[in-house]
Amino acid sequence: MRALAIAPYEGLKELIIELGRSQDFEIQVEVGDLEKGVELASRAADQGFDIIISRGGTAELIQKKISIPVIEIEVSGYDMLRVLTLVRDYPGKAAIVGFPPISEGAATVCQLLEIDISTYVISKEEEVKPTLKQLLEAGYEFIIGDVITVKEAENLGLNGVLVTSGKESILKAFQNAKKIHNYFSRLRRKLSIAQQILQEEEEGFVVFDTRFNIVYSNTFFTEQLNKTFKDSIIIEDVVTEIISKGKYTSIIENNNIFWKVKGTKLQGYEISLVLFRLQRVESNQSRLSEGVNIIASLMNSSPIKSSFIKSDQMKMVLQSAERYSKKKESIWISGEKGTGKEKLAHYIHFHSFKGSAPLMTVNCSLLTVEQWNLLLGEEDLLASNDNGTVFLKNIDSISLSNQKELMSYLMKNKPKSRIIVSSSENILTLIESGTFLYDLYYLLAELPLSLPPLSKRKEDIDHISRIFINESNTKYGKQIAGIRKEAIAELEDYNWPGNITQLKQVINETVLLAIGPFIEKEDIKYILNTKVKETEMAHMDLTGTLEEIEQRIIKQVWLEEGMNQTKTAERLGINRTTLWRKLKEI
Ligand SMILES: Nc1ncnc2c1ncn2[C@@H]1O[C@H](COP(=O)(O)OP(=O)(O)OP(=O)(O)O)[C@@H](O)[C@H]1O
Repeated sequence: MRALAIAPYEGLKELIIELGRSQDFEIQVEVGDLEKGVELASRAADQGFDIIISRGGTAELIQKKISIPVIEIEVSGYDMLRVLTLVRDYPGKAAIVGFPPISEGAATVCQLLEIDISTYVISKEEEVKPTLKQLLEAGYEFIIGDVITVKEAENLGLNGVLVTSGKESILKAFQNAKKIHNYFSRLRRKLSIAQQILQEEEEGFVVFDTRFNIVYSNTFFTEQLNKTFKDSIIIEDVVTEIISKGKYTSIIENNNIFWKVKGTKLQGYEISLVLFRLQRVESNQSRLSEGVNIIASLMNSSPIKSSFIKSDQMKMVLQSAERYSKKKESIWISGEKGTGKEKLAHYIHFHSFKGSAPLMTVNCSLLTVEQWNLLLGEEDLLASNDNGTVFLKNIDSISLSNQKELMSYLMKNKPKSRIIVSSSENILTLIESGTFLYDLYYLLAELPLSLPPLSKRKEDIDHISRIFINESNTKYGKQIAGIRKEAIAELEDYNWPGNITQLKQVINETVLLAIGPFIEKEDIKYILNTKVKETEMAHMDLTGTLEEIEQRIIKQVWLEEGMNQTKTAERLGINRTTLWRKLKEI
């Protein structure tokens, strides 16, 4: 053990050195009172000292400012006895002024020995001067006390008598120092073992205090996970939530690797601490990231701009979505392909009480059997984002056996995360035909939302197109300043079987092709008549007889023209009677 003694007065230094010679530890002694003492002590840890020994106010100050243990040389009964014996025969009035260890000890000794010396207790350094001034005015001449009191008394012209520490007090401090050192050594050893174990782990550990500062983290966390963690969750919100509720689970992603995050409150410290443990999700067999996507809470980059929505139908959907976002029940979003179901799921998540944790999207139509097993089986991923949202996209595309598995999983595990699902097929038809489980639908569709096709919300085409122009400008470095009214009318005239996804594609193409600063009606017409037709043709179902294919084409054009027979006949180059006859056959 190496000890540094900070002696508030010169004489103490000599005594410590003398007594230290016969000790089995190394001791170095410096002289320094109060702030000077703290300054000397602050370098102790760097110089390899294990413990500090000091006295009175200086010891107290050092203890507050540095982290290595500080042992106090206490004022003993012998010390008091010695000084009182010395002053009892002094001519003139004497008083004892000091902090409780000195003043209380003195009072007891005075009482026992029937010495008539008054005692004044002070609790703060600032009280010393006024107390001494009062005593001076009251005719006192001698002041007995600690270093601070004596110095101050002498400054005021009084006679100061220092209560010095005797041999016994110093030897007792040495003994205490050894005991404390042994205790700390054992503790440090345990701590270093625990730390080494944590450092070896390929898992992240991080501890935050209530002011959201990191008080501990292992190397693995610092080097590999710190950034993703901070980008993925809102630490302030999550730490506050854990302190009030106790537990937290969510999932984050870093370079296609998923990490389960578990947060717990640590008990037994003077301030609340929150521990996060980050465990890797093992997915050797398959690349989970192909079907599962994690969106961090801080990445809500392109939310639905609700002020851009003009159609009453869509406004009502958004109002319900906002209301639902505050509830715990599962939400089922239905709507044709490309109507914005995923966008709406994001909107709900970021408006909800679960918004401080990530949004985990599982695209059911992309999942392989192994990935499905990973989600519900070994890794139990669906239940690992309890504080966030799980979005099961295209739920209508999962097989009956997977539906059954999901159903029993949900019944058994009851995940606490918010669940949102989306489907584009008419689910009631699927239930009727026996390809979708009635029970699963009712379990997940506690709060249903239905998105209208774009053809039923044409008022929104204008504003949404402008959002897409802006996006395409950024993407391709173009400077399109706007879109002509006539061009918008052209867009509104179209039927949009591919909904918003298709509108986005059309705007994208138009922006790429446009030459002038504005998108003109002709630009839109050209794209709609060529590109769109091409892709529609490419996706056309050519099975069946010629008659059946013809029927499908007629129906498609008729729908695209808003069931207007004159326009349909014109486009197909047939007369209205023929069209009417053919439509009747469909
Ligand atoms: N209100 C909106 N404002 C701007 N862009 C939107 C809006 N709604 C949807 N989009 C965009 O339209 C496209 C389709 O949206 P989304 O993927 O949410 O639809 P979906 O119904 O989930 O599609 P699918 O059924 O094909 O999976 C996306 O590129 C999305 O960003």
